[in-house]
Amino acid sequence: MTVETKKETYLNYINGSWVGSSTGEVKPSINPANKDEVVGYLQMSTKEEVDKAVSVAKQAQKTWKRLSGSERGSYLHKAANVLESKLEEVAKCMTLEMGKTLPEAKGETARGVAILRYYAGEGMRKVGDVIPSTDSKALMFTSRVPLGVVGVVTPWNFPVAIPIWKMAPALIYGNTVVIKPAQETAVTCAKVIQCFEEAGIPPGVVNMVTGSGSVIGQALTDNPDVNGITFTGSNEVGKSIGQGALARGAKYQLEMGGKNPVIVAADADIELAVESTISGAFRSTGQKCTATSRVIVERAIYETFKEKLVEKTREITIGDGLQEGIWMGPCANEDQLKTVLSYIEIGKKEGATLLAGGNRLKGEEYENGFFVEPTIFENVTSEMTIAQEEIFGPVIALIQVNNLEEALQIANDVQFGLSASIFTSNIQSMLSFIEDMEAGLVRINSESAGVELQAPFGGMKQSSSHSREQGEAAKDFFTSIKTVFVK
Ligand SMILES: NC(=O)C1=CN([C@@H]2O[C@H](COP(=O)(O)OP(=O)(O)OC[C@H]3O[C@@H](n4cnc5c(N)ncnc54)[C@H](O)[C@@H]3O)[C@@H](O)[C@H]2O)C=CC1
Ligand SMILES: O=C(O)CCC(=O)C(=O)O
Repeated sequence: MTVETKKETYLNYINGSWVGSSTGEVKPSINPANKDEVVGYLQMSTKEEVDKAVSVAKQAQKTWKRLSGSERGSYLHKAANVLESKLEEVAKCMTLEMGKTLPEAKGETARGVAILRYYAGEGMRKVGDVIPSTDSKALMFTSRVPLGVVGVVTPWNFPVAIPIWKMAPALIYGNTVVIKPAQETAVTCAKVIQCFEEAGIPPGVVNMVTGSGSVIGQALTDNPDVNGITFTGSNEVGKSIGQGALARGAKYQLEMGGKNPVIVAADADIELAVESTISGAFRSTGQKCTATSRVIVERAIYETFKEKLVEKTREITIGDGLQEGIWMGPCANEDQLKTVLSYIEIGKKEGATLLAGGNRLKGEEYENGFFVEPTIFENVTSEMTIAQEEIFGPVIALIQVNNLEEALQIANDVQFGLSASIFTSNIQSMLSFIEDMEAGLVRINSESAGVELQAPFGGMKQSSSHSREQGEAAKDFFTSIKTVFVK
């Protein structure tokens, strides 16, 4: 397939205008399937440019919050329609920038459209309750008010869905936004911002500033006029943003890592468990915070499950995600590839047995990209590094157990608690899992990845700041409750 690539320079979007950074410095966003291909150039901006964006967002919020919910919703509806009309273009750009396959990128872009429509509808839904007062002559009720300016710091693994699932609820509840996308996928983000522009969103309501995380993300964290900050990414950066926000009394929301287990019980539908493990672990090259990374299997079916898993894994086609017939693309960037390869080495050194994969792909079609084989280890024990740390790549650790009690104990034996699955046909096993699994998202007979936009999403333990995103839960972060007493 030939793909038209425009090596455009993309600007910051501040106060309704596309503007270059005063630094004059740009950095390329490159295609991880072919590192010689530049997708576009992005501004390396300054703290002052963030401060400018925050200041116009603060000004614009005064008018934006006065619009009715349905008026704000109509802008989101229009942005959804524009994004839908550009679905192919945006999805191709996503594949070019971070490598996920085109069908996955199209699915994600369609999800972005659906999220915008969902939150457009929120503008027409209730924002409070009437609560009986102990004073019979009084009316008491709650209402919700926006936070003000929201800083949005996003990763590269869902370049459309994550920015939209943070910006759309922020906007519908009357906040204005300054987004700092991951540099790897900032061209895709610029295309999303163009959709808001074409929808006629008033100047200053949505702003985008690109550049390095330590400059732009930090400036958003520190700016006293940023009233709330929402982040998805690594634990290290998330915690530093949370501490910065807490220190100055701003609200924050962090979605971070996972080390998500799948338990396969002796009474499981093995074919389903194999298919779902492969999809959960290897789709998007394992670069989802909800990806399956530990597979805990009851001894009675271990060998059968393992054989089928390895056989199906060997069928996976790897390559440029724009090509038809490719099931798994490259790692999103070179650092990510290095991280994955280093964890594979650690796994081998610590005594795990490599069953499949384990190598960077070689040969002409792969040499310019960040391709790694889908990898399966067995003889993994819970204390090994590959069973404890987030790898964020296509690597599975197989752990054999004697019973479900042991499986659950191992499943919970990590610092993370984002998502978890069990494959079983026994209702009691399902109920114990729902009750005892320490994860924000528990899934029965279904893969660990997969988030529905209308349902709360977030983790326990070190996976999040204990807040939830998406669905109605977003209201809790992007608004403050006011309790009103009228007499
Ligand atoms: N939970 C998730 O969905 C994701 C988790 N990760 C994890 O993080 C690891 C590293 O990936 P990275 O891209 O380096 O993630 P990261 O956490 O460094 O980047 C996420 C976002 O934070 C920004 N950022 C970086 N440093 C910052 C700072 N000091 N202050 C404010 N913002 C800052 C980045 O520019 C980006 O927009 C991955 O291997 C994976 O384990 C990465 C992406 C998404
Ligand atoms: O599984 C999904 O669809 C969402 C995963 C996610 O939020 C993430 O990887 O950051």
